[in-house]
This record gives sequence, C-alpha cells and structure tokens, in this order.
Amino acid sequence: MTANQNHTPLPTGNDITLPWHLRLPKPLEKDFRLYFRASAAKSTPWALALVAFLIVSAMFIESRISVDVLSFSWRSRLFTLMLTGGCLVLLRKPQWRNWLHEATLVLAFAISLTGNYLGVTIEPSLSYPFFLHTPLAILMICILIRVPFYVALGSSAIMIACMIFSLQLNPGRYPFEPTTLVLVSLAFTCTGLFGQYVYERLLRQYFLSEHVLFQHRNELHSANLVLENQATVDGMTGCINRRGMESRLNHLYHQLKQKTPDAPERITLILFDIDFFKQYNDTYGHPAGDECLKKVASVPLGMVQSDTDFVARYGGEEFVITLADSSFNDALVFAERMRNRVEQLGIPHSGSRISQVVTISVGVACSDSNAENGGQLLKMADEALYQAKGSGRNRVALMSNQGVVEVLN
Ligand SMILES: Nc1nc2c(ncn2[C@@H]2O[C@H](COP(=O)(O)OP(=O)(O)OP(=O)(O)O)[C@@H](O)[C@H]2O)c(=O)[nH]1
Repeated sequence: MTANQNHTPLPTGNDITLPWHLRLPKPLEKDFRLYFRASAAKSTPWALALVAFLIVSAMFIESRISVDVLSFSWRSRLFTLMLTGGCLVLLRKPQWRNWLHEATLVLAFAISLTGNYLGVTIEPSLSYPFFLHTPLAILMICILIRVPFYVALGSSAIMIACMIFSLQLNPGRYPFEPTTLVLVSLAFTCTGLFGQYVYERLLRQYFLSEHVLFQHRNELHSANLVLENQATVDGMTGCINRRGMESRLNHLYHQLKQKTPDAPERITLILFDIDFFKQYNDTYGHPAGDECLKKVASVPLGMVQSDTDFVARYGGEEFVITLADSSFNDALVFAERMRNRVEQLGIPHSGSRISQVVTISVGVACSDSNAENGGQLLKMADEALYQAKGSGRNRVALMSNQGVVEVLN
C-alpha cells in the first residue's frame, strides 16, 4: 500500500450522486423498497389517524354549514372512515405492512372514485365538495401516506383522468368551472408529487450512505479477522503462534480466576519438544526439518476437538496444547496417545540417539496445582518436560498438584 493510499478517506456514501430518475442498482433497489416500506410504516398510522380526524372535522363543518350537504356526504365520509380504520387495524400486524402501499392506493382510489361518482350523480349545487375528494386523495397519497414516487405519479394521473372523465360526462351541469377544479387538482398533484420526490430522494440518499457505510464496516471487519488470523497463526504448521497462545491462555486464566459463567473448570497444559531435532536438521537439512515439524504438528492438531482447546507453536520445535475442562487424567491419556502417534508416524531419524524414528518428550501441568497464571503453568510444564528429557526422552512427565514431577514409564 502506498503512502497516498493510506490517506485516502473512506467513502461515506454521501458523495454518491443519485440519478434524477431515482433508480439504484438492482440489488440495492430491492433492499431499498423494503427499507422504504419500513420507514413509511412508521408514519402511516399517524397519517391515517390524521385522515380520520380530517374526515370527522369535515363532517362537523358540513353539518354546521348545510345539513343538505351532510345528508348526501355522510355515506362517502363513513365509507372512507371505515376504510381508514380498516387500514389502521391491518397495519398493526407486521405481516400486513407488506401490503401498506397497495392498501394506501386502494384507499385513495376508493375515496376519489366515490367522490367523483357522487359528484356527477347528485344535485349540481351540492357536487362541489365531492369533487374535492380527488385532490384530497392525491394529497393523502403524496404527503400523508408515503408511497414510492412513481406509484404516486401514476395513481395521481389516473385519478385526475377519472375526474376529467366524470366532468366530461355531464358538461354544463356544474355551478362552477370544471377547468378550475381540474387546475386546482393539478396544483395539489404537483405540490404533493414534488414533496414525495424530495422525500424519496432524501431517503434514498440516506439509505445509500448507510448501505455504503455498512458495507465498509463489513469489509473492515473481514480484513481485521484476516489480519488477526495472520498475526496469531503460525504460517508453517497452522498452529497458533506464541503471541496468540499467550493471549488465549491469559484469557482462559482470567476466566478461571474470575469464575465467569463460561470459565473452564481447570486448564491443563501439555508442552512437547522433538527429540534431537538439531541432529535431524543436521542430517536431513533444514527443508526436511520443516516438513518434519509440519507432520509432527498435524498429530495434536488432529486430536484437539473442543473449541476452547488449541495447539500452539511455542518455539522452534516446541509445541503447547492447552486443554480446558479436561481432567488431569484425560490430559495425561491425551499426552501419551500423542507421543505414541508421533512415534507411529515413523519419520526416519538416524541422528537420534534413542530411536530410529522421530520422537517427542512431553511435560504436563494442570491449573489445579498452585499455578497462579499462564506463565507459571508453562514453567511447571517445562520443568516436567525437562525431567522427561532427563529420563531418556520419548516419554511423558507430569507436574503433580503437589509440585512433584513424575515421569511415566
Ligand atoms: N527446520 C527447522 N528447524 C528449526 C526451526 N526452528 C528451530 N529449529 C531448529 O531446532 C533445533 C533445536 O535444537 P535444540 O534446542 O538443541 O534441541 P534438540 O536438538 O531437539 O535437543 P533436545 O531437545 O535436547 O532433544 C535447532 O537446531 C533449530 O535450528 C524451524 O522452523 N525449522
């Protein structure tokens, strides 16, 4: 990475410009629809409640101005109120929210069509309030109840077309200029649609910036995981490296001491070292030594099963196996079986003074002894390993809980 790249700021998503026609790339567009519905669902109950309030207020005002108008209008008002109430009830259930926009459109069409129908069928002098249903429905779609811009655009156009058609059916029947009514509706439509366009655009921009940030967070997280893995894994054997081992062991010990809910009951540490490895390198060469290390490491790696247990490369040809929760006896069985399996690999070692094949010496220590921390536990296992070496190699020695080293066999 160059110095220049190091200083490139992460994109925030705010610098991404949206095309005027509001479309996002296909996969994002699908996510955005869900996001749009969820955000519209939050405001819709309040919007519907407001619509209900407006209708009740309109009925109240009508009753004060002219009882004649109310005697015609109450049916359509009640119908609208029932639909609005029905929508409110449906929206309480999350699964019905998927139908939010469809329900909104049906509601708006119902209001507009009943208004237009009544407008052309009742007394001309009373028809005016009913034609106002159409602009009200358009306003409702566009401002109160959020539907996607293109849906609002299409449905508003259809509603206005219906209105013009109704007015054309009975020319000269109305006490006012139909063109004025259409123009008023068009003005409502344009205002509403403009608001809807701005709202949707802002929402898209916000969604996009959130999405981009989210993606970057994910990428950073994955990169961190890779780096963390690279920093704590030994590239040659695949074991955890010394640094990783120390941090994991300290963590386990911390849990043990603090008695956290997921703390292990005890920690057993198995330290082993390949016998006469210097001679192996001298006899077969360093690359062959590397191959030997890989084969030997594969034995404990294949034996460890629990997620909390792990194999680490402690030094050049020294390895540590940490077992959490195993009993001391089980750990000894593990150690002995591992020693035996390495011997069974049958890797020729003519430089060894104790065998024809590669062997290991093993030291075992357990936290049930007086070890206060991971470092002390390692020291105890090392003392046991030293004794295993001193007692002829290719064997297991343990540091007993009383602090005495015992060599097996
Ligand atoms: N091939 C190879 N050799 C390594 C690596 N790391 C350490 N060694 C070698 O491992 C050898 C360790 O030698 P010593 O510490 O004397 O141990 P030893 O010969 O096994 O003797 P004992 O442990 O007493 O049996 C050294 O010769 C190191 O060069 C490695 O990554 N690859």
